[in-house]
Amino acid sequence: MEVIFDKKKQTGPLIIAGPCSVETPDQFLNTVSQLVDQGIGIIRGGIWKPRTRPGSFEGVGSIALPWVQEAKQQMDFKFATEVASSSHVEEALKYGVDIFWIGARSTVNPFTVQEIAESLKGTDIPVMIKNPVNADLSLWIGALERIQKAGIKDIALIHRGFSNFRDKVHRNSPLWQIPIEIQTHFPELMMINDPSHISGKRELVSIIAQKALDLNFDGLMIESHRSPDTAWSDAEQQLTPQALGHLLQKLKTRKVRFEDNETLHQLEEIRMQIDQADHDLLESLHRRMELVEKIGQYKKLNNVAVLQMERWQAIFKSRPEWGKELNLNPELIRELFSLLHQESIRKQTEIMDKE
Ligand SMILES: O=C(O)C(=O)C[C@]1(C(=O)O)C=C[C@@H](O)C=C1
Repeated sequence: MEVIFDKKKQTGPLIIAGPCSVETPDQFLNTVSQLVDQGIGIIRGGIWKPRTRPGSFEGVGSIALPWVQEAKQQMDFKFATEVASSSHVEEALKYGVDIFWIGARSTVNPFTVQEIAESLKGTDIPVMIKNPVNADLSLWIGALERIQKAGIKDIALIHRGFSNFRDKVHRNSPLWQIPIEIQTHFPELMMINDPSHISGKRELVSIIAQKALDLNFDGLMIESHRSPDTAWSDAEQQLTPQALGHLLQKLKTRKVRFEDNETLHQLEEIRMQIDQADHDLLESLHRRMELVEKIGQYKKLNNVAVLQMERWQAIFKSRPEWGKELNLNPELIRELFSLLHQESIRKQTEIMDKE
């Protein structure tokens, strides 16, 4: 079987687009034909839709599989859908679905992922694994490992954002540091961004998509429907195929690295200066920790409590102000000093508790 998620062979971002849900034969056929005209080769479409609240549209189910099969006889595209159980896997395989994805509500549940993994054994179908709904890197890694253990090799990860309580901007908070971190563990896997689910509204899709490309993501999965406002699910975040085409044209792709020798040389110089600056920073930290230890000894000798609230409050107020004068983000300085203070307390408690 042709490998879909081959990072080494990829020249530009891999684009996957299609309706949130397959609704009717006509809606699917019409949307797909417009997308294929826009040059889209991989179509997404939900058939089974696990929804947060009951009563919302939960997908038309297996009756959509023959519609997809028929559309594939008329047009050249690969079809991807979400599977959430072994029966979904079996049925979708029977109808020649080309790519599966495991949704964010399944990735959180090792039982579900294991059930899907078992039913994938012996197949070589490409699988995409969405991040879990909650910001838990190990659950995402765990799901990936279960699918890998089932013998699946053609795998990509999808960043669709994380549930949140009060993020007013996004439907799902992007927390970009999480997809970046998982890539440090699995650099060979393609990372696909889903700006539709992160933004929740069509006006924001291009901004998130551009940010993903700026961060060197390998692909985008974007929801597109022939008439988004009448869509049976996710109406606010879908784009018409034309709007999608326009968005893709406007996106700027970035090069992975510098190519020009002169710039490369300058980059090397600056990176050496950064190495030196980091070294100085670590030496300052070392000096700070030695002083903290010294105070720890005095506290032990004089039987004084580790936490000194007044002093800590003064530090917590003054350091962001000092930072601001140096053009440093006060939020960064607050976080940094919070971490440093935790470490001081840990170290001094260790000194106190030592016999
Ligand atoms: O000033 C102290 O008493 C310290 O031990 C140093 C320090 C710090 O890290 O700066 C550590 C713990 C205290 O709560 C306050 C400040």
